[in-house]
Parts: sequence; structure tokens; C-alpha cells
Amino acid sequence: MDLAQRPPYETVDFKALGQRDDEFMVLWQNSSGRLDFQDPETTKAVSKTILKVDFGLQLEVPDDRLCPPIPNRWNYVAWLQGLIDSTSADYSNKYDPERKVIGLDIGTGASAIYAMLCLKSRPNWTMCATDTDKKSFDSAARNLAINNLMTRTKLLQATALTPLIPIFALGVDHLDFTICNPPFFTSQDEMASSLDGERKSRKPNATCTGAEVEMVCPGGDLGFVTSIVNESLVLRDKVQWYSSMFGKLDSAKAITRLLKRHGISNWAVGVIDTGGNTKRWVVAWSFGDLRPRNVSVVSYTYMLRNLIMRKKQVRANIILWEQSIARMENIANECLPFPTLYTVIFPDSFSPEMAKETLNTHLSSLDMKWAWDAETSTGIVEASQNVWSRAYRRAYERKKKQGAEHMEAEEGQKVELAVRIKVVDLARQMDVEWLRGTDQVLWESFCGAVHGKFKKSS
Ligand SMILES: C[S@@+](CC[C@H](N)C(=O)[O-])C[C@H]1O[C@@H](n2cnc3c(N)ncnc32)[C@H](O)[C@@H]1O
Repeated sequence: MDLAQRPPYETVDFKALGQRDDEFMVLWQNSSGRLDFQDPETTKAVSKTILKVDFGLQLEVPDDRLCPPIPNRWNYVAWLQGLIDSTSADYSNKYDPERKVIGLDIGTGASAIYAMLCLKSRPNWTMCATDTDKKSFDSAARNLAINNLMTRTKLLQATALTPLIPIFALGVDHLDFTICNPPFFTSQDEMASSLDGERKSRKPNATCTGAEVEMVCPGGDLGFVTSIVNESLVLRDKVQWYSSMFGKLDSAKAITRLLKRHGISNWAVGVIDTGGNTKRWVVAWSFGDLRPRNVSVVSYTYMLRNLIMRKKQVRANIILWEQSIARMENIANECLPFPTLYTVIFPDSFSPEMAKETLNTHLSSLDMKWAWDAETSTGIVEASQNVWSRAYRRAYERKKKQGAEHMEAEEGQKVELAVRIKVVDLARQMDVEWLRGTDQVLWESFCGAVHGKFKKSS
């Protein structure tokens, strides 16, 4: 399997895992197919085997330090990969093996798990990693060394006084992302009662071998990530994506409210669900203007309509839904970023060919960049301002008559809005995707203007 784009785990087939690893097969058979997830040795064996079989990685962790459940950790890495890939400056929305990416694993732990998964799956990535706990730090270094990943990693042993994002101490001038699984709990009591609850469920991942130093901090996950937010307000676009996992949905929600209070409008919320009954949440935020892909509730409704009306489209629509990065289901709308996908269904009077012609004629008449690729029925718009307003268009027409090609010099102008438009012939619809920009009003105005060309009466 191509590790660079390995999909998230939905569940783990332990029997199949045994068929790929003799040692694990013995454990599986001895347990008569009912692995005891209360036994730390079993959870360790599961993590080690998944890492070995699926990623070609070795893992050694001290008995008194956290042994990470791999599906949970990989799903966060896969989500971040989607975030990075869908916010590249060339709008490719694809994994680019040439792109050099540098990340920071905050609190890498004894396993260095995020650093190892990132480095192993993306050969052009490099990582920085920190930890305050000496025992975890030494063990992280050992894991990176036995997997030959040390040369692509900058390890820093932090102290309580070190910033969580010690960009200067690490000697790097920017980071593409930060990744973090913070201590979740505010006290040992909270940790004990939460883990008791998980044990009672008797589901995979119920055992936690984490030491207090790994699991408890002032304010728990919310306190830890609030500190990251505060540092991000100073570092701003020195990091493209700040991110963290959360043990509590309420903490993730509180962080999205905090981001909004600080005027940060570009963020993403996801859920880490590996099929057991332990869910985690991830939030990422950016001061940059590249927007990650998501699927809006509106277009999901359209999809359902298409699903019923045009059975052929079922597959394509479901794939689109699965690709959502920035918005998850079952969370209050106020915690979600503004939708970046807008769908226009063509009225019956428009064939897809007519629609493409209407689109091309209209968009090429405006004072902005419009590049159309007929082969993929996809075009990219780059505009420096609202050039589709009636007032701007009139002024532009007047200037053109006077011989000026553009109202303002095209080169060097800041792109305030970039959009991809894809005509999907079979679905008789057009997906308009917000790629770049911070002005929600400008984006909505553009969608309204394009939609206006496809009203029934047109
Ligand atoms: C829940 S553990 C996560 C370990 C590993 N990343 C994982 O996902 O399994 C949290 C880690 O953060 C570390 N940590 C706590 N405070 C820190 C700080 N201020 N800076 C860096 N690491 C810290 C702890 O020592 C611990 O290893």
C-alpha cells in the first residue's frame, strides 16, 4: 500500500493481522480470538505488530510510558496530510512528493509516534519533536534511531519554561504544521475516573499505560491547547497549520470559540474514530489564506437529492463526502468553519455543454484571471477584489473602450479570492470550491454571482 496516502483506519481486523505476522498469530490463537485489552502486554503487542506490518516500523516503549494505539495516531496523521495537501499554493489538492514539509510534534512521548508516522509515510518531510520528560525523550530518540529516522528529525528536550512551539531554539524559520496529543486531564483523580469508565466498556484501547507526567497538566487538554493558541497569536504565519488532538469534545468546541474570539476564521475540525467506542477530536487553525477542502451541509443535501434522482452518481458523491477535511458531522454549526464548497444544480434548460459555455463567456469577460481546462471541465479563478459587481463591470467596460486592457496592473496584485469551479456533467451540477482568501463576504458574493447565471429564467 502507498504509505504516502494510506487511508485512515475504520477498524482493525486482528485475525488478518495475525495472518501477516506469525508472532501475533500465536497471541491471537491463544486468546481464542478474544484479545484481552486490559492486559498492557497485549495492547503493546497490537501496537508493535500494526507498526511493523503496516508501516515497517519498530517500537520500543518503557513499561511505565504510554504505548500509543496506532489506528488512532495514524488517523490524525492522515487527516493532517489531507489538510496540508489541500492547502498548497498551487491549489493542486493532491499529494506532492516534491513538496518539502516540516512539522513539529509537541510532546512526542516515549514512542515518537507522530514523528515516526509522518517521516515514514512522507519521504520528503522532516520533523522536529519536543518533550519535557527525560525518560520519554530518551526513548523517543531510541525509536527514531532504530528506525533510521534520526537524520530527518530535530529533537529538543524542553523544560517547563520552553515555549510549546520553540521555533527559534529549534533553528527553523517556519513550520508547515504542528501536531500534538496533549495531556488530557486536569488531575490524577480525573484521569483515574475517566480510565475506569473506559475499562468498563471492555473495548479495544481500554488500557492506558501512561504515567501522570504524560496524562495530566494544568487545565488538561483545554489548558495545554490554549497555551498553543496564545503562542500562535504571536508566531502567526510562521506556522501554516497549528493543530491538536482533544480527549474531550467540549475542549475542542471551546478551542474553536477561542479561535473565533481572536478573529481566526480559517480552521478545521475533525473526528478520530477507529471503530471502538473511544472517539477523539482534532482541531487545526491557520493565519494563512489557503482554505482546506470541506463539504457543506447544503451540498450534502444536494448529494442526497442526486443520490435518489441519479443512481449513477452515488459513488462519486460518496467519495466527495469522504474527502471532507475541515468540517465533521454531529457538532454544533458554530464550531465549524464556513463551508468552502458551494454547489449549483443546473436547471433543465441548461445542458452541461451550455453551462460550460455560459460560465466561460461570463468569467472571461471579468477583470480577473480565469484559466479553464476543457479536458477536466475545471477552471480556476483568481481575483484581486469584487470585479463582478455591476459598478466594477461598468467601469471596466468603459476603460476597455478607451483601450486599457486591465483597470489595474495584473501582475503583483494580491489574490483576495481564488476559486476552483468543476462542472460535473453526469450530475448536471457545478462545484464551486473556495481555495484562497479570508473574506467570507467576497466568497459568498462570488457564489451568488455565478449561481445567478444559472437561474431557471436565464
Ligand atoms: C499524552 S502524551 C503524548 C505522547 C505521544 N505524542 C502520543 O501521542 O502517544 C503527552 C506528552 O507531552 C509531554 N509534555 C507535557 N508537557 C510538555 C511541554 N510543556 N512541552 C513538551 N512536551 C510536553 C509529556 O511528557 C508527554 O510525553
